[in-house]
Amino acid sequence: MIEVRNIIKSFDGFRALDGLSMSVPGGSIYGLVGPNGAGKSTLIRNLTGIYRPDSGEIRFDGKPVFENLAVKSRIASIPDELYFFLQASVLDMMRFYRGIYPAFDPQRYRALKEVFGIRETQSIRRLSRGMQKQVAFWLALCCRPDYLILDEPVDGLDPVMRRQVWSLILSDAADRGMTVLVSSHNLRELEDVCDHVGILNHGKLLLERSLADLQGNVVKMQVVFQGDAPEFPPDLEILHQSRTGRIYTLIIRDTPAGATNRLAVYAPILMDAVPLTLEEIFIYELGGADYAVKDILL
Ligand SMILES: Nc1ncnc2c1ncn2[C@@H]1O[C@H](COP(=O)(O)OP(=O)(O)OP(=O)(O)O)[C@@H](O)[C@H]1O
Repeated sequence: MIEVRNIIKSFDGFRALDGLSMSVPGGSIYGLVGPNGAGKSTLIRNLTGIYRPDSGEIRFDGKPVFENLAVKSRIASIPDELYFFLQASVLDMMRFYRGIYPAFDPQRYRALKEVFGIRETQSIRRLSRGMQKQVAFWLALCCRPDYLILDEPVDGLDPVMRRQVWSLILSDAADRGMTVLVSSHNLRELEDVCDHVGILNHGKLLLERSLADLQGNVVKMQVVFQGDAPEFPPDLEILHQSRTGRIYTLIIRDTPAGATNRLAVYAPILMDAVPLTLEEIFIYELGGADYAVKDILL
């Protein structure tokens, strides 16, 4: 589990992280979403022990990460800007990683060579950006980390390689209980893979939820009543209501079964529960007119 309590990180008086708290459950795949400049990379640099927060605490399974080799050797990270030693080949970098990660798995290295199909004697800096990213995944996955921290990870990968990489990560997470924290601008990118989502803006976490919580508790109902919509009781939590012709679309905070039961008492002519996308849920959840949530997420 990663616990972040109230961290502040400033650059020349500007607070890139402004009292941020978050909690990443062990074994989860946690998506960190936010617009440009929200603080995602700064947070990740604090989480991987590159930066030390001005104040606040970061703990991995209860232990601080900064200057803590024992904790760091359980974390593999792929930053937004990749770093490889000058003129290093994949093989050179593999030897380096093998030296610093006690759980490094040479068999996996050989198995993944087939998956990525990159020559190991090739100088990494001569590879294309997408291929360099593939090398970063190849090496990170061989480290058998307990924590995998990824900053905009699939940027630059083609769609086939994206799927391939995600499938490797997800099977590692399922087999070994690896915890994954992944940042992205794009909620859609994360929707299929994450089980927890946090939304970051202006150096603060606006909200964090499990997907099960989110998707199980908000539903879109499309309903045709016999006449106009009835007056709904105040305890029926309608987050949004719209009408097209005779069809009412109601976004209700309830389970699909609960909302169906509540509306059934009005004997509608037609009623259907439609799943919401993650983006829709966030928009309705955070909804208020003041919040430029759409700008953050879309
Ligand atoms: N080393 C630094 N020195 C000064 N300011 C910095 C530094 N690193 C980050 N910042 C500032 O902190 C804020 C957050 O930057 P950060 O890179 O963490 O955002 P981000 O969410 O990762 O953005 P993006 O999605 O564009 O990569 C920005 O305003 C940025 O200018």
